Amino acid sequence: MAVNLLKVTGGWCEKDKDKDDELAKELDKVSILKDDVEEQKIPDTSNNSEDKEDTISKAELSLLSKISRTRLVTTKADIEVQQKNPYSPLHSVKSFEALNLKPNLLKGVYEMGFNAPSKIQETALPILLADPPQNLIAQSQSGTGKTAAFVLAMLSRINPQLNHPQVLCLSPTYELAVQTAEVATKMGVFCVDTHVRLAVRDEVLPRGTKLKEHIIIGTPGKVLDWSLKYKFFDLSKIIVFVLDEADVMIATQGHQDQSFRIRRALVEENCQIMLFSATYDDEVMEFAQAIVPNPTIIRLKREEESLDNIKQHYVLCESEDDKYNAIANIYGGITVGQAMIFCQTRRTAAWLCEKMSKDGHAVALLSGDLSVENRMKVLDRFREGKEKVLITTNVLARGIDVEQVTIVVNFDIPVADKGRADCETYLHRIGRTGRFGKRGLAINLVSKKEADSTLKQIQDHFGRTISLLDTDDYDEVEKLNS
Ligand SMILES: Nc1ncnc2c1ncn2[C@@H]1O[C@H](COP(=O)(O)OP(=O)(O)OP(=O)(O)O)[C@@H](O)[C@H]1O
Repeated sequence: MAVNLLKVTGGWCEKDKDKDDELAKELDKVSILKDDVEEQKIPDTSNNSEDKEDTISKAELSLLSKISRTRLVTTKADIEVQQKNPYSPLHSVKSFEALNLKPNLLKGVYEMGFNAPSKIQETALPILLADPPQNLIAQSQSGTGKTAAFVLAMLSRINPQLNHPQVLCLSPTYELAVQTAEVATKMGVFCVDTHVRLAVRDEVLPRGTKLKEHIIIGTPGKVLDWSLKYKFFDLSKIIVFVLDEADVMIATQGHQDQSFRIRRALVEENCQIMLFSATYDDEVMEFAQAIVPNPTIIRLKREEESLDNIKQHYVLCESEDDKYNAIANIYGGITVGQAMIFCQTRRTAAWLCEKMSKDGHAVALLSGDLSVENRMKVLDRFREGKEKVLITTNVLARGIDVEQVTIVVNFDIPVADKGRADCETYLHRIGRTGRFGKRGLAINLVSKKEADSTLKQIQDHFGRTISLLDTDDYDEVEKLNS
C-alpha cells in the first residue's frame, strides 16, 4: 500500500524527509492519506500590528515545541494520581520488557532509542495496557513522553487480522496529527501488518470507500465526515479513542463540539478512552470529564520552579537608548554565555536587533512575524551557538528550552491587563536561564515608575528582592561574574 508520508510531512516537517523517505520505501505498510474537509489551520498571527504585544496561538506553540524537541525532558517532579480507578493496576514499570509488548513493537521502541520508560510512561503504560482496559486522563508537560506512551498503547491494542479501523486518535490541527502519525510509523516500523491512515485535509476519498487501516489519526472535522457523514468507517468498532492535546483542542474553535459528537457514537463498554493535555485548567477538566467516563487521572507535578539559582537585578533606564546602553555595558563587563532578550512588541525587538547588529553583535531575532519553519531555523542556529544573543518576544517566553542560556534580559518588563505585572510570564522568561540547577542571571530594564510599581509587584509576588544595578559602574557589573 502506498505511503505518502512525505507528502503530508512537507514544508516545515521536511527535517526528517530522507529518513522518512527510506522508511516509506522500505515498508510498504502504512498508508497515510490526506483529505480536504475544512479544518482549523494554525492561525496566522503574522498580521498583528507591530506595536501590539506579540502573541502565539496554543496550537502554534505546541507544534513549535514538539518539533524543536530533540530529546526527552527528564524531570524530578513526582507523579500524582489524583483519582484512582479502583480497578486500575497502579504499579509502575521500570522497563519496556515488563509490559509484555508484542516482540515487533518492543523492537520498534528500542529502534527509537528508548531504553527505559520516562516518568509519566512508568505510571501511564500499565494503565493504558491493562486488561480490562482502563480509561485515563493524563497531564504532563511538553516533552515528557506522552505521545510515545499513547502511540505505544494504540499499536499494542490493535488486531492486525481485522481489516477495519480499531483505534482513533484526534489531534487539534493538521500539523499535530502529522507529528503523531510519524511517531506511530516509526514505532510500528517492525509491525509490518499494521496500517495507519491520516485523516486530515486535502484528500478526497470516493463515496463508498471502506477504510481498512487499523489506526486513524486525524482532526475532528475530517474524522466526523469520514465516520458519521460518509460512513467510511464505523465508530462503534473503535476500541481505543485518544484525544491528544486537549488544551489546544479546546482553544481551537469548533473542535469541542465535533469531539463530543464523535465520542457519543463510540460504544462506551467496548472502548478505552484516553485524554492527554499539557495544562489542566477548569475548562480542560470539564471537557475531559465529559468525554472520559471513570478515569484514572495522572498528573506530573510541576517541578518547583526555583529562583534560588537565578540572580535578579534591575537597571534604571528612562528611554530605549538608556536600555541599549545598559545592555552594551553589561556586555562589556561580564562573560556572557548565551543571552535572551525579551521585548514586549515586535517593533522594539526589530529595532534592538538592527541596532545591535550594526554595532557588530551576532544577534538573532525571533518574533511572531516568522513562519513556524523560520522560527525553527532561528532556534536551531541559536542552539548551535551561531548567535550568542536571541532577541525575542513572549512568543518564546514559555515551553521552548534552550539549555545554555546564562542571562535573560527583560528589555520590557512583562505586564498583563491594566498594567499589572505579569508574574507568570516573568517566571517563565527568567526560567529560560538557570536550567537544571545551573547559575543564571536575570536583568530587568525599567523606568523609575516601573521600578516602583510593576517590579515591586513582582518582588512581592515571589517574596524576593531584585537588586539595583548601576551598569555605568564597571566594577559593579564585573561583580556579576562571580
Ligand atoms: N522512554 C523514552 N526514552 C527516551 N526518549 C523518549 C522516551 N519517550 C519519549 N522519548 C522522546 O522524547 C521526546 C518527547 O517525547 P514525546 O513527544 O512523547 O513527549 P510529549 O510529552 O508528547 O511532548 P509534546 O507535548 O511536546 O508532544 C521525543 O523526542 C521522544 O522520541
